[in-house]
Amino acid sequence: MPSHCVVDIDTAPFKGSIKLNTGLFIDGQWVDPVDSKEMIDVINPSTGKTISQVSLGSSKDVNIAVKAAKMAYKTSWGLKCPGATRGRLLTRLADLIERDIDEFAALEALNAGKPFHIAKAQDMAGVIQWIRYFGGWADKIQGNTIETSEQKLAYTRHEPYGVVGQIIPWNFPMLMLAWKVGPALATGNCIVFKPSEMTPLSALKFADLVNEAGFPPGVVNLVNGYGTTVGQAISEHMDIAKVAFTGSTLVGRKILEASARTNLKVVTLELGGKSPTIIFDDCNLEQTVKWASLAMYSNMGQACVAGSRIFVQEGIYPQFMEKFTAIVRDLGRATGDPFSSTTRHGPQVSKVQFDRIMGYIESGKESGATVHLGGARHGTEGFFIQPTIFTDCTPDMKIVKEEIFGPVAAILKFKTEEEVIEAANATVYGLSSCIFSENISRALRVAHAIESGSAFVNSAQTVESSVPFGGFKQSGIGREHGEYALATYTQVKGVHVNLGMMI
Ligand SMILES: NC(=O)C1=CN([C@@H]2O[C@H](COP(=O)(O)OP(=O)(O)OC[C@H]3O[C@@H](n4cnc5c(N)ncnc54)[C@H](O)[C@@H]3O)[C@@H](O)[C@H]2O)C=CC1
Ligand code: BAL
Repeated sequence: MPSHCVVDIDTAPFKGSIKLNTGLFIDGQWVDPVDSKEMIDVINPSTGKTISQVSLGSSKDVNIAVKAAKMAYKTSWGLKCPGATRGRLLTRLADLIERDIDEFAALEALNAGKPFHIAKAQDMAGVIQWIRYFGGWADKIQGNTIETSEQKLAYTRHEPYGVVGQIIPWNFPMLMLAWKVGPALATGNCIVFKPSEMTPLSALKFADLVNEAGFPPGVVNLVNGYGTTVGQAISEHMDIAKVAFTGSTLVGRKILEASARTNLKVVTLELGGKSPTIIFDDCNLEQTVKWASLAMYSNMGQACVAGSRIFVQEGIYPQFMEKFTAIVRDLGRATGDPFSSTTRHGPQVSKVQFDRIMGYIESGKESGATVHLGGARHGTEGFFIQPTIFTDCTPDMKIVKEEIFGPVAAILKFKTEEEVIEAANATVYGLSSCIFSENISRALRVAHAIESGSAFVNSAQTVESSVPFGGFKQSGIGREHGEYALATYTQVKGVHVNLGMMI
């Protein structure tokens, strides 16, 4: 029998034992990797200690999973399965996730360090919403008829790709999975997905619910493993027609290269960011400081949309700094055990990420920026970092140019609208932006001028399942969410029907 583990959690918001299969989920069954007994330790970032171990797959396991997915696509899914049935299954899956929401939130808290109440109210609520939303689309995938001549009927069909690969990151293990699985299944594709090797636990539970919901075997397959083995095998596979990836720009490039080297599979990428938060003198300051803090520090700064360059107009700078500092100091006081109801700031996901962020903090200090708040680890165990604010930042500093992916804000002062637009756009990234001004004409003018795939006016990070999300510039290719996501999981066929043309 393939391996499994029992995760015991005894905390105020969650008490219980969660049984997880720790093998690979292929063709509707839990199996061991074909030729490796190697396991990977799954770490609790709050303590640095091992929670359990999961199996490590290889390219051979990816091959088996793709075969199962191809067979399912031909026999029981894709064009063989009515959209209404796909929608019903997705809706049932969402219901099951909702039934087990506490278990999922507990696994996200334990394995990813998210505060339990936030994992439940935001991450998992989002997962359920996204899967339901795409369940609703499944029987509404439509083409068009196109006027040509009386003697011809021309129309389009939006057909699935067949087998798609999905490579999931660790910052939102379940939410990023839902963003990808929802539209892929709604449009009739079969999936081979790889969770992050750092945060696989919630995905293991998810796979069990796929079976319980009644999806035909092979429609959803999970292969745990490292990026350089399983991730690369997915990217290079000749029978995978599309890959969706969220993660670093470095790996995004590798996936594109793998596609170019192999079968020219379609690649959608959701990559890094260095998003600007722009605060004008005429903002609603009380609201703005709260949104700016959320934009920067939610999920411990481990968000691709993190508003990590905060541009403040000079007239409001002192008042902004006073209130913003107070809010971030409060967040610092709410740092700690993800299972405590008062915690709002947990650990970074791993020792590697912790070290990387501390390296950026050192670089900020060395380059002449001032640590206005934080700037050090929190506590003595686990991977906690204090919410940090740097002032006296200049555009050439690494902390201003590079994605830190941690709780580290760089504050920059500006004078004019023209100046801030130019400075905000001076980055290779273009994922998101936040603009704060009570002058709506100005706010919209700036939102339109910033080179980013999303712009939030007087708010931050309020993504919606129905509104497209993705990057300009080096922040990505393609869009997730809404009808735009359906387009990235279907290929359009033009059908020409002769109604009387003679030759
Ligand atoms: N856009 C986002 O939401 C995310 C951005 N990042 C950025 O990336 C930085 C580094 O984090 P990492 O964990 O190293 O990210 P990563 O890009 O290496 O990891 C993301 C996923 O890609 C997989 N992967 C790694 N190498 C691969 C390869 N050669 N082929 C296919 N898949 C591969 C990983 O196993 C994981 O599932 C972070 O500091 C952050 O700046 C990381 C995670 C999410
Ligand atoms: N990667 C999409 C969600 C986020 O990181 O903000």
